[in-house]
Amino acid sequence: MQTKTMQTQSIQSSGGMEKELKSLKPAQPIFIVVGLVLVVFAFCLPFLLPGGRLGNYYMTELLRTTVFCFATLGLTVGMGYAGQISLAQAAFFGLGAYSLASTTVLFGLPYWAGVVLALVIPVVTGLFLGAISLRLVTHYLALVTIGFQIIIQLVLHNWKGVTGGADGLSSIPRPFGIEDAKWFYWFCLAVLFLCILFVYRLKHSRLGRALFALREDELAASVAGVDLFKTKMLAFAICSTLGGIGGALYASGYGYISPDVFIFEQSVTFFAMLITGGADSIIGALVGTILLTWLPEWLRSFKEYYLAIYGGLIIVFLIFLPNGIWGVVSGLYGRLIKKKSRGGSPEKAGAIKFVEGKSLSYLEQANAATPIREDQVIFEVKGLKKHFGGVKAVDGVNFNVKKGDIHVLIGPNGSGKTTVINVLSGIYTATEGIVKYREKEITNHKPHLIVQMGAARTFQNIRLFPELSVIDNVMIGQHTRTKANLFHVMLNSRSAREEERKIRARAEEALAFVGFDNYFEKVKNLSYGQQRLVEIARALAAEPDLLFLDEPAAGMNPEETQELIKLIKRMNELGITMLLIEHDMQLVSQVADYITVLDFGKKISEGSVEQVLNDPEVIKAYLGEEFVRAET
Ligand SMILES: Nc1ncnc2c1ncn2[C@@H]1O[C@H](COP(=O)(O)OP(=O)(O)OP(=O)(O)O)[C@@H](O)[C@H]1O
Repeated sequence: MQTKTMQTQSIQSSGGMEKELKSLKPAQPIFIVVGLVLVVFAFCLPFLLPGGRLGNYYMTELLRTTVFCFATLGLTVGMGYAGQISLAQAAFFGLGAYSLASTTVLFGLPYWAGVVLALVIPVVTGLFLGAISLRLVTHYLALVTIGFQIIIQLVLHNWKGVTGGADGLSSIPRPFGIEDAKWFYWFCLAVLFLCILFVYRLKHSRLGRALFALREDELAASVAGVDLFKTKMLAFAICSTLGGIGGALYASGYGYISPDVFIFEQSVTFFAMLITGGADSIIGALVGTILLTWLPEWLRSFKEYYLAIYGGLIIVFLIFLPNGIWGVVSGLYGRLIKKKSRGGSPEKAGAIKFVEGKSLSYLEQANAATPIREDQVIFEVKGLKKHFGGVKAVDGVNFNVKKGDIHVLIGPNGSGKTTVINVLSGIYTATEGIVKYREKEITNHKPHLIVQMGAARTFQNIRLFPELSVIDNVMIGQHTRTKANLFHVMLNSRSAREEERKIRARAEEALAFVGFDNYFEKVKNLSYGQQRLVEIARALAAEPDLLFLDEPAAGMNPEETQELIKLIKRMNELGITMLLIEHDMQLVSQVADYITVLDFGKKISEGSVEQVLNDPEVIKAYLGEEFVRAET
């Protein structure tokens, strides 16, 4: 008989919630000022350059710097945000350049038709590269992109009918009305400004957070609801598009292109520009591009040594400034701000503190709409097997989880509990068996689809996004509940802004519910217990009706465990069903409605706390006689 009723506490009005909203990032007016000064300075540069032939030379260099900024901006998204290493940016740059040049010079198409192709061809090629390298990470991905770069180089050299071969293509037009060098430079600046605005908006959108989640931890991202395939493709598409735009503008600006510009060395230079400036920052990409474009010019007076000095400086930057120049500047600024706002004593990550009385209005509302039916089964596991070669980690397990229950899986180490949850949450594919969630078969569904249906999880060894702030970590949990797409982000539409406010309000509510308010601290600086809370808050932000908690009390002291018990009960009172793995029998006996016991991958017992704790087979396999004596 289902005895639980949901506590219906007062539901905050959305207006009330909005009033409580705090800003996502501390306002950093100095960066806006720096940005504006740079824009004005860049605009005025043609007037500041020396005249005569030298003026033309500087103008050309200025244009080169500007178009290179597109390529590094693309890498900011692909590598800095999404962590997808690419050593093929010069290839995309070349594809943009040749798409425009070939269509206008060789095939006589209008300029803007060439521009469209210069957008489409790099995107399609980028998506192709993304699709074939989907499962690859770090050096493997880097190797594939190098291979791709070399293929494009060969194509540019040898497909003479379309590329002009080693001679290249000349007389590439500029857009009508802006043929003059100064005007074309300003045109490039305007396009660059729009691209920067887009990349900035992307960073602060649900898509941007998904990219960062992908970079930080793919597995955690997928169980937080991020579709890894779509997100990687998005990263590759944006990276290659921006490279392509830069290439098209380069071709127009110079009027002549040949394959030797779009070579592997140039891809490495783009890579170095990004790393030197700061990989995940827009300003960093710009600073790195400006520095490494002009540095060879400034070092030319050192004659034959200049290349060695140039290379040496890059190595020094990479070794001593791993976050790039802008990483150092913003880090120093951040520390200064922290000191000022906290009277010189930065808040230390300390013991966890739970806050009672807070509610989760969005979950109360959702769950109030679906009242619990008597004995309703929410989750069914039938004949589940998961074998790793000869290891039968799970071997024909059956159990049902009733709606509203706290169902606990116990068993000795290595009995297959985590493997069961990994299969149920989509991380492992089942060797055999059926899993049904709300009467729908979900066996071997991808993790993000299972979260979308309403089943979120936490990990035994906590999997968060360490370089991101607490609030960003939790906001990622809302990914499957929201839908702003690339166009909404680009246009900064009203619906996208409203959705972003909602995401933040819910993330703040989830954090308040678990008793955490240090929003802007990077997760890597938190204590273990605090990270556990943030992980639970991220799962709550996914608006679950079922939670898988894998050993939530692991690493907690007895006081913290008592607080955790209260938290588990409060989540359950919100209507959340739970499937919990736990070794702490104090916790289990205080929260469990039903227990399933595993041993060597098989179910050996199930029932109420009393039934299971008195089952001789469970005592023999898991609890031991000492436990029974201590309990009686
Ligand atoms: N990815 C894997 N590859 C190979 N073997 C695995 C893998 N994951 C788990 N196993 C094996 O499956 C068995 C069950 O492991 P599992 O982690 O599910 O046990 P558990 O009951 O959760 O243990 P614990 O309580 O220590 O967390 C173990 O023998 C383990 O070594």
